[in-house]
Amino acid sequence: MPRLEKTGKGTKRPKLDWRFVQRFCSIQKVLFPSWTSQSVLMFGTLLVVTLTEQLIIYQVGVLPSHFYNVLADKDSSGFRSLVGAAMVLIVLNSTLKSVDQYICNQMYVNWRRTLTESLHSAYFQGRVYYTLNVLREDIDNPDQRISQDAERLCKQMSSMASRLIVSPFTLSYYTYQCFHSTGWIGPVSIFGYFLVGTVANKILMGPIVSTLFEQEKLEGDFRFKHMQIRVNAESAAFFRAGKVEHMRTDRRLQALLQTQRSLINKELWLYIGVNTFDYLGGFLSYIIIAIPIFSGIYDGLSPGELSALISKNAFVCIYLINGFTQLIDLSTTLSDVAGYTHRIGELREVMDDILHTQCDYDPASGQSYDFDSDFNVHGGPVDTAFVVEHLSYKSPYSDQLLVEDLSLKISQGTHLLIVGNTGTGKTSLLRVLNRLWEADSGLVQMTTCFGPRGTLFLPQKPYLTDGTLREQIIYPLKDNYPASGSVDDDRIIRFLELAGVSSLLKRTGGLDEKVDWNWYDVLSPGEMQRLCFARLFYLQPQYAVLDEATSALTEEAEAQLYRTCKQLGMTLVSLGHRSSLEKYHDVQLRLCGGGRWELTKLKGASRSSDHNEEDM
Ligand SMILES: Nc1ncnc2c1ncn2[C@@H]1O[C@H](COP(=O)(O)OP(=O)(O)OP(=O)(O)O)[C@@H](O)[C@H]1O
Repeated sequence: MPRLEKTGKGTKRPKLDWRFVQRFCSIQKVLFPSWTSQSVLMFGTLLVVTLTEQLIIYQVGVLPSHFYNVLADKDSSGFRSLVGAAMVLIVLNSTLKSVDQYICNQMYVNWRRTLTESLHSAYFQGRVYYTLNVLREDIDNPDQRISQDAERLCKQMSSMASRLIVSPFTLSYYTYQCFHSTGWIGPVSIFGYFLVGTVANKILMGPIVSTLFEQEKLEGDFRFKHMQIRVNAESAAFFRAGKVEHMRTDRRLQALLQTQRSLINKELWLYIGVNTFDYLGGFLSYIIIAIPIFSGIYDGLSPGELSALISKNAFVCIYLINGFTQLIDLSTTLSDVAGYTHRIGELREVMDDILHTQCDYDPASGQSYDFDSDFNVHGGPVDTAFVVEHLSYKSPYSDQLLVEDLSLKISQGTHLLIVGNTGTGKTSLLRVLNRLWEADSGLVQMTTCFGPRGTLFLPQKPYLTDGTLREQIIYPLKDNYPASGSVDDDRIIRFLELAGVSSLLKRTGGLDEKVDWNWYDVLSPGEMQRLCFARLFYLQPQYAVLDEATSALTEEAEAQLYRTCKQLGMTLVSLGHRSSLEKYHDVQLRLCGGGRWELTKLKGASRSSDHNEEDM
């Protein structure tokens, strides 16, 4: 098995750099997939609304001067019509502002849906979710990234949207106005000032991006700790582990809070920078006008003309500066966006990498297959489930072979028992057969389909999904199989009885009653194992691979369940430590550790020598 590189240590600290731009653009491609997409339409509507809003704001801005005029002239009819116009403008303005906010919120939900669905489709493709959570150590908390970071990224982007979208228009308009009344000196000085402000803010934002990235990681760790306690509450309580868990959970909280404090400290400098930029901007217009005054260009003007010129210049310069300071004010939001962009971008890249490197192809035919499909059938004998030839495999991050040069066939009617000491690689063999792990060398061919009509695996930890009793039984099918209404109900009830868990029907109140409990909390380990057998009886695969599936049950219960499996025509591949299992199997594969194995015929059959292929 190729060793997975821990790329985490080698990766650079997330910054506001070219990598951020690349990741941001690739996320934008997801959010705006085409010119006719919903997001583009919403963005277009937002642009129209914000531009109209700007026009109205301008009209509202000049209202006071009109009021001065009509009041000074004691013009009552002018005053009445002005009040009417003011009311209309105010209603329009507040409506447009609310519509602007409304579109931003809709865009946020739309972006969140698009981004999360895109992450989901990569995450649940093939075995990416398994590799990401179990085998890759270079990426922290994928769940946190998908559920929280994606949400926050969309929220922050939507809060920036309306200010960003309108700025090119307002900036161009006021640059023109500024140039018109001050000549080149106004716009050039303001652009220069903005450039200095941007560089200063970029320097101040740098450490914030990486600290925010770290904070989100610790946030995920903290949440995971609470989830761990929630899932294992009973085991922890048996250990009277309240104090130790309290200490460990507090430790994670402290690490998180320390990083949050450090983030706030770094943000202080950014706030100082942003506020200084805002207030200095207020004076900039006077500095711009001071240059020609002190250089003697306006020496010919009277004091009255000069003050009119100053007031006119100050007005347009302040509008232009205001446009820029609004952009600079977005620095704090932008640093958040950068942090979240790096976290989502990194997740997308790792998932892409997994998808590209996973060898989802059949080594025999060289053809690719769909990991999730029921029909991953590749040519082979019809009465055989697996053909294994010269197989060697090891666990991830280990150089030691668990099994070396194993050859066997798993054929219909020949039940196989796999035994061996702890950690010798029994479950790992199932992982290799199920293609969760790649083999180091050799050939593994699955010659039946995966699922009800082929091979089904019952993992060591019973897996119970959320949902009704029927959904537990038919898992991993989404719908009844075969869809046959009440006949199916009768089958399910019969199999619940055969598995010894018909009492669950009474507890749940029926097959389709929604339950508000967590199945793991209310079922005993034995009940969980029996429920998994009821699932197996219902799905009736040709081959059932059982990993210590009866370890929590008595030998009598085990006998009953194995008998039923055989009556239903299943060929069994079992893993287990109990000698009582031998009588249900024909052949035994013993893993001896250090790569060695031996294959033995049970029921008095003669023992074959080490490393001998045996056709079963
Ligand atoms: N995800 C993993 N990453 C790294 N090592 C692993 C991983 N899963 C299993 N291993 C290691 O691989 C070895 C074989 O594990 P495996 O689960 O196959 O043991 P087993 O023979 O089934 O043991 P048991 O009888 O306890 O179930 C063990 O040393 C285990 O620690």
